[in-house]
Amino acid sequence: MANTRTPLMAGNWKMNLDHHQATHTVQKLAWTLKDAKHDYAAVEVAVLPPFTDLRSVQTLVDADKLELKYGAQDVSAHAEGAYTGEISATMLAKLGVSYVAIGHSERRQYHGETDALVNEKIVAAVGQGIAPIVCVGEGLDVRKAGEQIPYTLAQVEGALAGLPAAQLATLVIAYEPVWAIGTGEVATPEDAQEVCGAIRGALGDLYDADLANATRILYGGSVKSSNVAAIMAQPDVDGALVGGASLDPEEFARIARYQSHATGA
Ligand SMILES: O=C[C@H](O)COP(=O)(O)O
Repeated sequence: MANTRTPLMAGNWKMNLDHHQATHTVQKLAWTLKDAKHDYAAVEVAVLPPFTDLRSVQTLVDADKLELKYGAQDVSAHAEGAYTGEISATMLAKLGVSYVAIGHSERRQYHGETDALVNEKIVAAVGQGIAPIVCVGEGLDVRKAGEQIPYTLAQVEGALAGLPAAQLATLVIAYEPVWAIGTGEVATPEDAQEVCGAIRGALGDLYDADLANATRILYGGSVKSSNVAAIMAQPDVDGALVGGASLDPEEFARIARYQSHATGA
């Protein structure tokens, strides 16, 4: 089946850059991509700033009619009410967000997020028309035991449990081996392909070939402009979820422009 998936480069800023810095960073990113005549229809580019930056980013994107997308790093599973500190999918939708990262390993590790909670958050996001970027991936102990595929597929199955294909039309999955996040230890392109391919196979088993073929699977973990082209050359890798390197707008633009590195153009 032909691959019609549009690559997605998503920059997860994590808890970095206040709303003033966000404005500067988005402007610099947009100008750099404009100078390079970036074709957003060929490679989609998104930033995932902290919640407090979203209104500033929305204002800039709307005012300058930028093709850049933006999203959030988390969403509440609850619709509204007495949930101190939570941000609902409805609130995010009002800010025009296109994406939300769900179940990032830092949420799982520091905030006790489970596959069941990830599942509820996916339902909340898609209910408001926001595409979930569902994060999965194994830690170093699991990798050393060679259990990365069963471990990661169990996370995928847990996250999607009970969800019909009709709710998953915008699903994005990000495979992020925890041992490669922020460490400089990038997985080899073959490591990334092995697990991303297994995830696509599992989507085919859980649903059907159409959903598996349409779902974008990103790789995340120490992606930089120097390694992105080799990772993107893998058949089941459809983009990257970039942490640290996305804080530098010129470096993130180079990552988004990986095709020009690959061709030398
Ligand atoms: O969400 C992004 C990932 O955690 C990767 O972060 P990193 O590029 O800093 O390794």
